[in-house]
Amino acid sequence: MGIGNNGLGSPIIQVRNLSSHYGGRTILHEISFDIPSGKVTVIMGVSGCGKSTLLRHLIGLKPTAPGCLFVEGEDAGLFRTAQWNAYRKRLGVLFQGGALFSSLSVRDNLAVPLRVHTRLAESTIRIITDIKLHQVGLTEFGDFMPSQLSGGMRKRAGLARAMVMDPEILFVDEPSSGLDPITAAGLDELLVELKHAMGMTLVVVTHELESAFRIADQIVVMDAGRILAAGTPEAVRSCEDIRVRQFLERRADERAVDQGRYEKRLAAIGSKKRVPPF
Ligand SMILES: Nc1ncnc2c1ncn2[C@@H]1O[C@H](COP(=O)(O)OP(=O)(O)OP(=O)(O)O)[C@@H](O)[C@H]1O
Repeated sequence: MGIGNNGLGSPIIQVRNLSSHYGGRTILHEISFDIPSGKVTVIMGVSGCGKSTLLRHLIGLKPTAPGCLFVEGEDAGLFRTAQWNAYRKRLGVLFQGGALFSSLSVRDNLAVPLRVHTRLAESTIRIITDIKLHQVGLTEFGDFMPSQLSGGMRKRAGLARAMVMDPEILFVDEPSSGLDPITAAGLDELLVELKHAMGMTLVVVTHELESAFRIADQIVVMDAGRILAAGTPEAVRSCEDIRVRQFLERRADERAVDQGRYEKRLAAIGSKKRVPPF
């Protein structure tokens, strides 16, 4: 499958022949793809295929060899500390758990990056946090503690905090994890709205096929540390590579199983009655 520009516009990040190791074990095998500017790139693949490891390279948490990662054409493998710091200031990251500070109100959670990285007056911080809370639909919840929020609201609050410094590139790890399908779909919509409203580049790591096709401009399918396919959702959907087909269809099969039928089957297997088909 075509790797490179894919007609999605100019890349803000380019990954070239990136390999990654933990001890003697190779986790990523010479992977290459582009992250187009102002678009949503979704990185997907089964558990353990190396998505989080790739994310760690992209955000500079794991060192990258020269010639393997380029930010606007600059070789990140040659970045000095000051350049990494400058790059990280352009990023927002929403980790899987949302990672809100439980002892701080939602508003104070949002204020943390502003208090740490800027010298803004408290009155300005208040205005910025109010805008971000509004953007994620939590206007009324600034004074709540994280424990008083639902899972979906906590994700939204985490998202607001990840965006509070107006990042150019937002990395989101498993946005749907732990959410019911309706809440997950709402969060997907919010991500797409934010991309349009703020012109951000989004990189989303997910297992969720449905979510990936809902939000992606580009999908990168990984398997065992390699890229099986990278392209528009349409290109990935029509990809004939057998492993891509297996990945897409196995997930589709899982979704197609009706819960009631599944439970009846389980009961029948247990009672030795005739087992109904799915
Ligand atoms: N710190 C580490 N030390 C050693 N091995 C690691 C470490 N982190 C991850 N691995 C291994 O690297 C491989 C890829 O892990 P990674 O977390 O990148 O996969 P993933 O696709 O993000 O999985 P998941 O979807 O379950 O989060 C796995 O076999 C994992 O056991």
